[in-house]
Amino acid sequence: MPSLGFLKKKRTREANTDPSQTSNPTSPVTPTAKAFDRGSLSSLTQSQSVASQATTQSAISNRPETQPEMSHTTSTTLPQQIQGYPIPPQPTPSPGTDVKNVASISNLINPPQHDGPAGILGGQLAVGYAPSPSPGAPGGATNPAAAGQAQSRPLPQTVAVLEEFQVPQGQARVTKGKYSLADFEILRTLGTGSFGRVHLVQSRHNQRFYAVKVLKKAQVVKMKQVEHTNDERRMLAEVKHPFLITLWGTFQDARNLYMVMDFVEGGELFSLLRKSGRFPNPVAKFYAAEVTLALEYLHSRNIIYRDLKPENLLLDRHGHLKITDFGFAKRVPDKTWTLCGTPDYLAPEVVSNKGYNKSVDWWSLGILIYEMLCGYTPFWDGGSPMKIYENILKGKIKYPAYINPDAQDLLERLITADITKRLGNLYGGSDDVKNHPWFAEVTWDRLLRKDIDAPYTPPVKAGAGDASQFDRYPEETERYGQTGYDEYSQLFMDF
Ligand SMILES: Nc1ncnc2c1ncn2[C@@H]1O[C@H](COP(=O)(O)OP(=O)(O)OP(=O)(O)O)[C@@H](O)[C@H]1O
Repeated sequence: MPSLGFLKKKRTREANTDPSQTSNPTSPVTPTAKAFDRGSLSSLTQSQSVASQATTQSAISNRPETQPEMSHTTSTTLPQQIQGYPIPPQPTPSPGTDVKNVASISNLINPPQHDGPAGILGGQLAVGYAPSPSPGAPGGATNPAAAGQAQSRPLPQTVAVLEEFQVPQGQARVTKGKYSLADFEILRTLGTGSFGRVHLVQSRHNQRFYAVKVLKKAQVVKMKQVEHTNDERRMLAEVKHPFLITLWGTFQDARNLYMVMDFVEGGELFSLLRKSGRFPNPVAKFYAAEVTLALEYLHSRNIIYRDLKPENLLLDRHGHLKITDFGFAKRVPDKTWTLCGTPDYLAPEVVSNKGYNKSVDWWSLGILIYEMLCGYTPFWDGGSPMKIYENILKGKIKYPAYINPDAQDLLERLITADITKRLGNLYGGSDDVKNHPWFAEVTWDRLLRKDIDAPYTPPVKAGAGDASQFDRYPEETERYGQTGYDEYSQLFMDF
């Protein structure tokens, strides 16, 4: 059992443009890596992320279907839905823990059926889903064959019901030029990252609350993350899904890039997990199932996420997940070689600098499920990131006796080095994961509709800019909105 040190600290990630330096467990620490506070090799106690190169995709823009004013938070205040749920023994007592707030999930996994045999989604299910081709795939955006793997296997039902969440491929929301700094009052910091921070903001027009990620251009350039940052904007503008963060707009000034997103009020799953120690089997299953749907959606659009971890999973006011931080998301129809992610979560083919595909996300899902069930990641042992890499390559995992047998079976199939055997990467694709016995009780279409109550409802005042679930950070001292010469103006044309 890892020491408490593991449990407390957030993992950040790291970028390094030279894959050979970061992929080799015995690589020396580079000055670049040290300077990069997504987690320098020297300062991390547990893990960091690594990133190397990214290919640039051409920008794709279109009108958004909905304006933020129309679709953002409502003022409805939800009743707290906290009924107490037995939490397994914690690795260590955690003062101030609110584990009792983890709600009953008696009907969570197997909710009562209150509609007809076809279910609430019968109509949409019949519609079917024709995967759109990737604009980046050979054959171009109008060639269905370009969708690759997705064509060759049965279409997942939950993708079929996603029609209303689809941003047509080859089209993305217009994010540029819709807003400026003057549209928002900047409030407290919600989180900090490698190049800047995320602020709670309030729209001066509709008084609603949003989150704005502010990235310092100089820092992005210094850390050679220009393409990843442009990819982040592009990928976020292209996706629309219940469990993915919504990007409403982007803008920039001479110093900074700004990304306007929904404010996800419930805080990070990371915080809840650390307070809880570990999650009961059904609670882990609930969050894992929502992540599975999000990955299925991303992969159906040939997007690899590449940075799955509890720190990047936010809870909305109802307790449903929103995946945030698309800093490493990328359209990859086939293989890529970019070394990026967070060490604990890296698949062995990434660590060993081999080409890899979407299946790295299924590996990471396995790590996430393990961490939720155990409270620590399987390859962490208190050592350096290099030690983690060694452990990943060795591939030995200890499964505590309390792990549910079905869960262990799923983990063994996800956290498997041989990608020809890794669940999610086989002929059945994401359906193989969803059809695994551990998920047997999950009604996927209802889950997608958020028609299943979450196990934990964050204690927030909805729609009121309540940031009580987020840690406090020292505030930015530099003034935003500076004008003048912008030496990086050519690098971020899409913002
Ligand atoms: N839409 C949002 N609503 C509420 N909080 C958010 C939102 N987006 C991000 N945050 C908070 O800000 C933190 C940092 O955001 P994010 O991970 O996107 O930044 P980053 O610079 O990419 O970070 P890192 O370098 O650690 O990956 C998140 O962990 C979360 O706590």
